[in-house]
Amino acid sequence: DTVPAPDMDGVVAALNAALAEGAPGAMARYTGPDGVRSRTVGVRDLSTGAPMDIRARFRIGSVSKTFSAVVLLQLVEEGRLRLDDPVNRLLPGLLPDDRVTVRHLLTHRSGLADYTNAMFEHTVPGFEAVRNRVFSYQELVDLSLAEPRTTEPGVSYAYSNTNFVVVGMLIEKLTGRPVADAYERRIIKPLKLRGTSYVHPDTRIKGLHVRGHLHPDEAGAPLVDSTEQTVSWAQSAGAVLSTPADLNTFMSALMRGRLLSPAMLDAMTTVTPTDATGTRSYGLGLRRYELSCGERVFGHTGTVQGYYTYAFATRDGRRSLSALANTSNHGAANTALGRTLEAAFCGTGPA
Ligand SMILES: CC1(C)S[C@@H]2[C@H](NC(=O)CCCC[C@H](NC(=O)C[NH3+])C(=O)[O-])C(=O)N2[C@H]1C(=O)[O-]
Repeated sequence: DTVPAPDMDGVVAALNAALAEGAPGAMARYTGPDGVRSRTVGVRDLSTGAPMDIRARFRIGSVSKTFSAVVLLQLVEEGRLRLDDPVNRLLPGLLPDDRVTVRHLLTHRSGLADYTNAMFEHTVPGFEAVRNRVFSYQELVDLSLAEPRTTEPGVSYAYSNTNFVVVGMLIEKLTGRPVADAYERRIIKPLKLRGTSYVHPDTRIKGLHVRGHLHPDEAGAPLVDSTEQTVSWAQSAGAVLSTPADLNTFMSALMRGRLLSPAMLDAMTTVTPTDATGTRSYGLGLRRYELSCGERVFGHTGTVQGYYTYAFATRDGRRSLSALANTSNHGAANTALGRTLEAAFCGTGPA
């Protein structure tokens, strides 16, 4: 069956709108039945003026949560744990509430507070205070538990990085290995994601990469180069490095059933609305966006200092789009970048 051709003029317009909102550069890669289309605008490095490059690696932020969810769901399929197991049965004594389950973590319904709200209340000082720090998972969980729960377990959706820090703890407890090994063995190698890696706590992005440029809170203040950081404040919730091509491969392979069984993929893509309009929903470590043309795309977004990312695919995996702007803490740039989804998946403009 035919699919609408991507409106690549619309994609470029969205990328340019992100630049107009202060991103030094932006790029998008569309993969569909009739091939790949890439567009880049602006620069990947503000200081050298090096142009944005579709091959370049960058920090994907919370798109990492979908990598972590895939690994944990594979462990569920292998019988190592069950979605409705209490977390405390697997990690005795970790949480103050035995009712919090693995499913609550993956659906952001655990009630565990997100420690990054306080950590990054003041954007640049908060970032500078942690950019070279190495946290243990336990330290991050302790930061969360120092704050009140946001909901009774299972009652409502409240996005929290803490959930996917605990997912990382579960992966390491069950496999006896660092999460890096699980990403490598279960996702990166099988899918040949040559531009994807998990290097925590190394602060460098090796090879051709995009530099991140963080907007300070003070209007008009110069951008802060935020490229080098440990991302130890996020780890399994946000520290993966990747490229547009690899993210399209990953999200398409996921939707095509190459990583999870059909039943588990159905569970992962079974969503509950997260906004009043019902166009934004969340499943198991996976967002679903319902676009104006009725197309429903699955994937994740990412916000890490200096980098906005969108990585989505259609449910059949036949079409995917990844988009990156190398700034953050500037919502208008993020909203502009997000318009690449409508152009790519609904557009009927010139292909
Ligand atoms: C839910 C989100 C948006 S936040 C969550 C995670 N990113 C973070 O938790 C980092 C938050 C601070 C980032 C920083 N902002 C500030 O410091 C503001 N004071 C900036 O913009 O660079 C990620 O990635 N997720 C996004 C997601 O899933 O889309």
